[in-house]
Amino acid sequence: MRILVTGGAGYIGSHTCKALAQAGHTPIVFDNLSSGHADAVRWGPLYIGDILDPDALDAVFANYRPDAVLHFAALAYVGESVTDPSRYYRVNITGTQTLLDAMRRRGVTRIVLSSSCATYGIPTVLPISEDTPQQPVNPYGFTKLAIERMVADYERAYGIRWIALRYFNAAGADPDGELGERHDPETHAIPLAIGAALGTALPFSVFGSDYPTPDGTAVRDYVHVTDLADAHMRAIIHLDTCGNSSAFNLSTGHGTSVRAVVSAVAIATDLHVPLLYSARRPGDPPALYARADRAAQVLGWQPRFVSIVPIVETAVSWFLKNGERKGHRIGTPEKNYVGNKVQSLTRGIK
Ligand SMILES: O=c1ccn([C@@H]2O[C@H](COP(=O)(O)OP(=O)(O)O[C@H]3O[C@H](CO)[C@H](O)[C@H](O)[C@H]3O)[C@@H](O)[C@H]2O)c(=O)[nH]1
Repeated sequence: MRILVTGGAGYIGSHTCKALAQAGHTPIVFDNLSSGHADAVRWGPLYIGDILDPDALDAVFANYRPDAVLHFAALAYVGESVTDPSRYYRVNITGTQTLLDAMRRRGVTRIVLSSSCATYGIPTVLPISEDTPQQPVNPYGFTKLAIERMVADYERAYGIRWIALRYFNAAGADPDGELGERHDPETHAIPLAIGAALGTALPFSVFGSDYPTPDGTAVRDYVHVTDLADAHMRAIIHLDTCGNSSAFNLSTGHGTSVRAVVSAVAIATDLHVPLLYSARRPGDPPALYARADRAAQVLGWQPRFVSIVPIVETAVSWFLKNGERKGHRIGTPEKNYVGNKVQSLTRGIK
């Protein structure tokens, strides 16, 4: 199949393009490179365009005649969505609608969408299932819920079939070392903790140690990016074989605390992770982890990575291999900042 991949120069999109190409499909990347990287597009053509631009979308559909669409292009910082909701509503909701309307004009009827655990808000029951009420607590989560509703309406009215994949915390890097996580600015826990250990970033700030969780730090479900890529492949095949439209959690079922992430980084790097304890980050739920039974039953999907250390190890390999070349200076352990407020794992964390 020829698959149009919006946001294919980004973190999850690029890993998925590699998986598509390895399975014999042709990924056609459509990306405005606002946060993606042209050098991550290696498995098919790159068309530089914006999902808010109907002419650019018409051109890429006309030139490449894709059979289906994988839609990753979006803004995805929860905190930024609170301070600048306008951009989130425009890019995520209007952008998705512009894309769906372009599909209608070209008669393309299959789409796999990136949704999020953020659509659940703060769940009262854990683990989350797809039937858990979706009550987002920030604009980002609301935009993802809105696009799930939008595709369902487009299916009823226009026959566009869809799969919404609700990612939990995407993590890790291509085990072959060809791709990894490169955000600017970087806000995610694992790359920041690795940077702190390697001395390329400030000490790692633990956002909140007074949560009602076993060790007091927030719990998330970290799912490996290559497992997410595999789920997209399965979703496309499901739609191609006339499977029903549906939403699926993509998660491991395991909750991992921020402390456990820091421990995993210390193990994977064999370095101390300098720490600071700070206040909770506004909008962060205490715990999010989920069952992915529906993806197992319907798509036959099982994550290959289920524990945090091997996930972090792939990310560390990527950082060590690519830090210099990508402009992130790899420091030495001796250069790690050690100040009064900084604690390291070997001194124990409280
Ligand atoms: O410097 C940091 C960064 C993060 N955290 C903590 O680590 C956990 C994970 O944080 P990330 O920033 O790595 O990930 P998020 O859970 O905030 O974000 C993920 O889930 C969001 C939905 O909730 C969006 O989908 C987003 O794109 C996706 O990366 C959170 O408890 C956070 O408070 C820290 O303690 N210190």
